[in-house]
Amino acid sequence: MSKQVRAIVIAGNGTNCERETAHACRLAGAEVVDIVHISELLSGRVLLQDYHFLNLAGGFLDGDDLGSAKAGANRLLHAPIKDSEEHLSEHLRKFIADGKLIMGVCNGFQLMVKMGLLPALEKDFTQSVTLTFNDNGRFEDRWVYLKADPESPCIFTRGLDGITLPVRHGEGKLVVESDATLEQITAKHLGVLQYSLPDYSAPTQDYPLNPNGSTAAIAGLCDETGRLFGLMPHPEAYVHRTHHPRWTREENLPEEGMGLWLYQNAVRFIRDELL
Ligand SMILES: NC(=O)CC[C@H](N)C(=O)O
Repeated sequence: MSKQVRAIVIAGNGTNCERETAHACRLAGAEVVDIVHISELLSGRVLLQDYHFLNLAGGFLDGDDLGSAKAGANRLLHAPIKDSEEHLSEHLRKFIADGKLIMGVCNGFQLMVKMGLLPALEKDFTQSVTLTFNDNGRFEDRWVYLKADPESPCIFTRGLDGITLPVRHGEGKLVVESDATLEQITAKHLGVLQYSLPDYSAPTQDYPLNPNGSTAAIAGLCDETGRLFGLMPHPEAYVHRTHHPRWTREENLPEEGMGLWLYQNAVRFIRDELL
């Protein structure tokens, strides 16, 4: 493989953010960015191993039937690859073992959680948390403030303190299986992004700053390696200053959108560690 950062964005079955996600990957410097329908992976025509950075984008997989991303999770975990003895999950396992990166945004985060890819406290696709209906029972479409944990192993949030991003979801409330699960998440600094006060000083359970009532105000999770990461807010929707709702009024907004920083960290890691 040549010295190019290669990103893949999966589309199909109700995903609707694949183009913005691909655009963010390109802006961040990835040289190859392919939008691939899930059926191309299941047919074996496209191989995960040809990429460094797997993007699971937002949307409404299977119309959120059975709970958001639940059917999609079963598809990815159990579907065989056409005319072969292999399953897509084996390709995914190898992709992770090779030290590559996965980012799931919103529906993609729900997919990762329901596949057991996050927070991955047990190895091998065991689900320990879920994302379910917002406390107020409504779809929430608003901007939120997010506090990043500086002690987290997360590669994507390296160097970040606080960022602001939009959310748009009906099922964003993180619920954990047990107190022990939350203790592990906290001890290992896996709850890397939390809904916070506007000055990023502290996490909050208060609506609307916390739009869904998520446990411990968690908005994003990583695994212990920091290479698998998912979040409810949409970083691909803030990749330029003008995406911010107050860009004409607020001084000191960075020229780049804050969401782009997550993608730039991913590309930097791939160049430093994987090429
Ligand atoms: N923007 C999204 O990806 C939405 C995710 C999911 N369909 C929900 O409403 O919770």
